Amino acid sequence: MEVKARAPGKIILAGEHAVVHGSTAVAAAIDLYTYVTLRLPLLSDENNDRLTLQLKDLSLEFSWSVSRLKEVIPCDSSTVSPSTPTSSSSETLKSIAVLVGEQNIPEAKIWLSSGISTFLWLYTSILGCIPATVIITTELPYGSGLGSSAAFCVALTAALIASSSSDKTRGEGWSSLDETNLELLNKWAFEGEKIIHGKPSGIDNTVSAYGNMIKFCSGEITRLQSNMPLRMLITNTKVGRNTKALVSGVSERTVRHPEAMNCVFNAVDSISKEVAAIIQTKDDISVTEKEERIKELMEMNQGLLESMGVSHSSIDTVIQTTLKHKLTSKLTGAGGGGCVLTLLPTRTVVEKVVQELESSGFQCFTASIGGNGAEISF
Ligand SMILES: Nc1ncnc2c1ncn2[C@@H]1O[C@H](COP(=O)(O)OP(=O)(O)OP(=O)(O)O)[C@@H](O)[C@H]1O
Ligand SMILES: C[C@@](O)(CCO)CC(=O)[O-]
Ligand SMILES: [Mg+2]
Repeated sequence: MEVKARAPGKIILAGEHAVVHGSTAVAAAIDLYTYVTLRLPLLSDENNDRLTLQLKDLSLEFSWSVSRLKEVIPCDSSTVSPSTPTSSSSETLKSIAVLVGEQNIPEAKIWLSSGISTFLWLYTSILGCIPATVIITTELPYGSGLGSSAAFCVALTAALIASSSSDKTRGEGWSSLDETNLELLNKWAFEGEKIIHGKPSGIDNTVSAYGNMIKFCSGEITRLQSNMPLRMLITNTKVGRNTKALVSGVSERTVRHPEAMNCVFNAVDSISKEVAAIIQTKDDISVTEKEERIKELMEMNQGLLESMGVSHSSIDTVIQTTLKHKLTSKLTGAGGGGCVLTLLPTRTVVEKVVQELESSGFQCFTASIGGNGAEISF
């Protein structure tokens, strides 16, 4: 039996980091996906007793015998509960770390450890210790602010849930999951994100699961209906960073300066709400006026992200370069490097600014905003 799933990456238009502390944020799915193929062997296939994970883009393969998994991870009916998402215990994560450690991950790719631990945890919690081959490919840059971790958790969970569903209607191409399974998938993916991010807000897995554009505050999701064209240039600074460390840095600053940081988070909350309102408004305001307002709010949001300590000199370079072309930019996702968003007002000619950014060693691309969420295919 084979099932395929895919889940999109995302951009955060406003509110990253502050959303972890209860502020509103606005995010949209983009048309760059992580793909998962799950192959379960037939019962008659006696030779297959391994769980294998192939990360195709990185030409890496990890494999565990089912007996080794059973030795280390509790895999009985009390721990395998596909329809009731649970949090990973620290003992289970310690056991999983042993299994990951046995795989000799190349030192240069050691950042994959959290992803592989998450894979083992989601897989064994939803399907148990059974053999399979799981193949993963992605169009998203790893650890760059476009939600690679969430797309990975969502696509993997979608494939796992779909494989255990009784309704395996063969269809043409991709189809979405029903509301109940989407909700279930989103809960599991959030538990996976916890292993990678430490303390995620849940916005990344939610927008990856549901797609479109959302306003998100303390787990409450509002789907947004955009009433304006929204074009963004995405620039990858290629400076590596890790969301978990950046999120915990903001929390530490909040412990040191609670009052000041709460003012920052409140300001971000207002900015995100205003961004959402502008995108949705049907009032008689010209597109140019809407773009001007969003531009200013992005500039303010970037200033507040700087005061949280999550910007980076490479991000400043992108901001200064785009400013020379009268364009406004802000970091997106966790910052510290990673990707930067530049608003492209209607009729902007991007060639020159892209040329200048790429000559500084950055990578630019545009992505379609607000597309589909998680999908499966049999
Ligand atoms: N396709 C994948 N296969 C395996 N692991 C992955 C994959 N995609 C992401 N990961 C895991 O997620 C980690 C990156 O997550 P991180 O949250 O730091 O960045 P991001 O999700 O790309 O950015 P952001 O959280 O700011 O949107 C990687 O180090 C890896 O452990
Ligand atoms: C930095 C952060 O706000 C967004 C990462 O894309 C973390 C989170 O919300 O989980
Ligand atoms: Mg992430």
